[in-house]
Amino acid sequence: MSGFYRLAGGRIVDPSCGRDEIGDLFVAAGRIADPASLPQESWERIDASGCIVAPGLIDLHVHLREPGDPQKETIASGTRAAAAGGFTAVVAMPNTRPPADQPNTIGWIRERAKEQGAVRVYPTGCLSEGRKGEKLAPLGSLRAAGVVAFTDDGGCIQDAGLMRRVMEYAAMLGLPILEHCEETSVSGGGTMHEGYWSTVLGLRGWPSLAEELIVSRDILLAELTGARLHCQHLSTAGSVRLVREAKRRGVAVSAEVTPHHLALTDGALVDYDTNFKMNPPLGSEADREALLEGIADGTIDLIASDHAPHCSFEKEVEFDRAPFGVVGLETMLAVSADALVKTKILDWPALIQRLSTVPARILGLPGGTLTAGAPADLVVIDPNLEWIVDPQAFLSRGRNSPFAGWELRGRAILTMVEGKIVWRL
Ligand SMILES: NC(=O)N[C@@H](CC(=O)O)C(=O)O
Repeated sequence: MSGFYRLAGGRIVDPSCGRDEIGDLFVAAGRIADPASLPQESWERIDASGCIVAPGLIDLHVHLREPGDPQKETIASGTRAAAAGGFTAVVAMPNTRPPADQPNTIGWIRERAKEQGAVRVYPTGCLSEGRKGEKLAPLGSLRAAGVVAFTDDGGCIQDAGLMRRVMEYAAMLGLPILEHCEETSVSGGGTMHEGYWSTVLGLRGWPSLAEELIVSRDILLAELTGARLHCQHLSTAGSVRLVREAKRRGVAVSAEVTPHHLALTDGALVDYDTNFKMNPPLGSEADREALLEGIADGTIDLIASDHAPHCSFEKEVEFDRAPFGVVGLETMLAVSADALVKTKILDWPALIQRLSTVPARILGLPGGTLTAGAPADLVVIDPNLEWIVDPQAFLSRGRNSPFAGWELRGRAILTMVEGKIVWRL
């Protein structure tokens, strides 16, 4: 019978209920099933021995580039890359052309995702009209059109008074704000982290202060307004400290970190390779250690890719002129395992929790669980599979990976969305 699967003999890891055992997982008619409900011969057997069977990964930070820039990525190519990376859902950033600041654009994205998406796509809506940071976007209509959060990602509202209003509305509408924390009068013109390496390389520095000023401002505003604040791609030790203190005080704040900020530092820019240029920039070793500590103690809730594809011709220019951004969907799982599991900072169940169960909870999305009756959004991971990153082999249109040539361990070998196989290695 088609659509009835028995994932046999894998290590079933379900952080939503603390399950971690070798066994068989059953999928019927798009849902995690109870095996007692059907006779044995009905199930198509998929061998999962030596593998981890987990809830599908959920990425809260992805640039799918549609509408507007299909030469960089499309909803079709980006979601196929996501499926290959083990993701069953992605949250799409609104810095498209036009920006996702009107309900009809959200409608277009949702329609397109339904037709062409390999995985679930959850759109976000802008905080400000055109992401210009001047006027409120129509937040109520955007919510009605189906956005899961508000963000001006790629940009940041500089005006604290406007940000206060935005937070008041977001709190009233019950949706979180995903904040790209950057004070542009401080970061202005910087292309890499301000420190030893920016001096050595002669590149204009981007001080940590640019991020930390907005993290602290927004924590105060969230406290004042009761809005739910999620700080995107934290990159500095100071930001980790600020979020840690705010959580201790009970402020409704959560945070993410990217795999590249966990694995790399500004020293990687020594060859002026623009595949290491992203926003926020790679920090110092002290920053990286603080981010690892932040993940370990739960200050940083989850890992998100900030998958930001650009065309090769755009990246193959002088460092100052290249756009910010790197791809990450197809390397996130293995790079995170390299930075966190190999180093024994997290074990596999804890890593899966930060890649699936926690992101689902933070945005209130379906998924992140393997309990019977839940939609069969799952991933089979071979934690021992060794592979070499070859950007030319990516399903993403973007080749701008800082991990080209890396020897990694661990890979999604099968991804299923609502019981349908969307990726098989
Ligand atoms: N994260 C990035 O380096 N780039 C993002 C937007 C941005 O945050 O600048 C992009 O859309 O390319």
